Amino acid sequence: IVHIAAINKDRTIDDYQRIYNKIAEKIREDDEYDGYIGYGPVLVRLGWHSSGTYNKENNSGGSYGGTYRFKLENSDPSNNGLQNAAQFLDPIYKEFNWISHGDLYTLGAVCAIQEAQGPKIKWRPGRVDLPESATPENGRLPDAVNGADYVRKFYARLRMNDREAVALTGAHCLGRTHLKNSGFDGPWGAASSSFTNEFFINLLNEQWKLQKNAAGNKQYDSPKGYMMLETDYALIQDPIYLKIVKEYANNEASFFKDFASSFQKLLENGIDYPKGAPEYIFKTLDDQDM
Ligand code: HEM
Ligand SMILES: NC(=O)CCn1cnc2ccccc21
Repeated sequence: IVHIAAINKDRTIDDYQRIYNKIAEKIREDDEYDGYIGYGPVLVRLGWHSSGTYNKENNSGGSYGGTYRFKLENSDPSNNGLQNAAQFLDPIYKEFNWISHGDLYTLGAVCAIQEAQGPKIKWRPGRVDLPESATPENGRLPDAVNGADYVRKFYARLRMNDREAVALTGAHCLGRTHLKNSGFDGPWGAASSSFTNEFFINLLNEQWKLQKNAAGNKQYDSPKGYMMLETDYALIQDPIYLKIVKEYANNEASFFKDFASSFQKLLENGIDYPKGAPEYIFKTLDDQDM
């Protein structure tokens, strides 16, 4: 399967910065969502899940076709809760319906990370809406109850190496787990809406106890009320991952640099960009004194 980015010469960075600003202003405005965590984290998860269906074996899935908009994909149990992100983006799509769904889902995630004081993420437009028939089957997104071998194998399908896998998991500094969405219980207190290397610091510094939660699923809990999934905890069980976790816990700049490149790669998996395709770095609202 080949997906070639469609370059729309009529659209400039100003057009996309306008959409970015609309999303960023709405994140600021709708601040009460999920106990005042806000919409940032769930927008990041939508961008990641719309990209995480990619399979390098046949270049299928991924963000290009915007197939999350179809029932088969948005009703995948792995996507429980992402309806909130889709509803958040609905009015923005109505106002700017010249953008493709794939570009909107990924732009929303880039905006959410940057507005959470995370790194600048390079973003390239050109995804084209594909028909419902192009929707990937359920089951391509990762399960949380697994160890390091599973994590390594899963990320390999997305063409991610060990550093990229650890860096990407660092996005779990944002938001929380919700029993009703995934069957994992998240702490109200520890959930954050700022993008930092805290996930790695917590992993190393907290005492973790494997317990069954109210839904009977295993997760790691700490005395401070933090939690980790088994796939999170795997990053300090595996000696190779552990070394990278320590690096990122001690060097936020290194984490930011690797996250920025890995997240762009995740969002662009499966897409061929023609030579000279435009690549944008959006200004945050703060950068624009807004
Ligand atoms: C082995 C890989 C991964 C597994 C098993 C996993 C699993 C999960 C689970 C179970 C939740 C809770 C969902 C809910 O209950 O609402 C979650 C939340 C989240 N995940 Fe992951 N995840 C993985 C990788 C990633 C990656 C690569 C990113 C982004 C780069 C990411 C970003 C997020 C964010 C931001 C949230 C919070 C969402 C919210 O607060 O609504 N995750 N993840
Ligand atoms: N600070 C916390 O205990 C929550 C951090 N955290 C750990 N694993 C996660 C998975 C998803 C969202 C937040 C997560």
